[in-house]
Amino acid sequence: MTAAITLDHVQKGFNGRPVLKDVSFSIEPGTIVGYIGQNGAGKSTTVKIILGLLTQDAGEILLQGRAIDREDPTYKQHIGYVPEAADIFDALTAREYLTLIGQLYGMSEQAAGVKAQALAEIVGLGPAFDRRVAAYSKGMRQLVLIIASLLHDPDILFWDEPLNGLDANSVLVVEEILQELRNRGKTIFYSSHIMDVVQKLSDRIILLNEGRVIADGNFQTIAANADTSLQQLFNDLTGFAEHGEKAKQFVDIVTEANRDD
Ligand SMILES: Nc1ncnc2c1ncn2[C@@H]1O[C@H](COP(=O)(O)OP(=O)(O)OP(=O)(O)O)[C@@H](O)[C@H]1O
Repeated sequence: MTAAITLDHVQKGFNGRPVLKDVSFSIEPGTIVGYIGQNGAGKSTTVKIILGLLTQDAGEILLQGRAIDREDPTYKQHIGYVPEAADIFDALTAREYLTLIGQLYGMSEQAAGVKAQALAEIVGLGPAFDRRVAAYSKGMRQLVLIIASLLHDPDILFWDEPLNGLDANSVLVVEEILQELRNRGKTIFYSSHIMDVVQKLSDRIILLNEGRVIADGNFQTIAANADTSLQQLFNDLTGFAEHGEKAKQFVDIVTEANRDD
């Protein structure tokens, strides 16, 4: 079976500082992959390189077995993307925004509008559909972005913190949507800092640390023993054992008398 996403020895640095030192993995279609790592590890950078928004310094990327041709953006028809920062046009209503996105993916205005509205109603955005996005809450914006990433029925989804700002009910619905998409053969590559969600949802977990993949597999495979949680494993593998001490130092400074008193 042709892999959905392949990265082969990808490297990327900024201003001479390496961020991705050597990243390789190959992902089968129909897989939910949780891509995790500390703040600044390079998760968003990886996704932006795969999407062609950044260029790698070295290494190769294949989507559905084909190298990305930046001159020919038709590969983007197969990709859906939820960015980390919700960059949506506040002046537009959800209907206008989603219709525009659908048209950018080659759908007719009519088809995009009908599909977007049907999806919006299911996730509870129906009453707000003709309101400007400027008046939306954080979670409502996130739902708009999720719909925008799916309108053209892509094969591969890249979701950066997809549950950002969602309430507990919406989290459950979106988790189920992810699994349903996977069951229909879609590949979902997402990053999240919510370790219990990643542990529960992912068929495969890839942990990026200091520019390299240091763990890759399903949770049972990468867990050192059956009693550990992904949170604990993450702390162990990234060499972090001082959260209590850091918190204490932080609050000591918050609560100490001002030095110039
Ligand atoms: N355009 C850029 N120019 C310079 N440095 C950048 C640029 N984009 C990212 N970086 C740096 O690359 C590193 C990785 O950033 P990236 O956003 O990929 O991390 P991340 O793993 O997604 O982090 P987070 O979990 O905080 O979202 C960081 O040190 C960041 O400052």
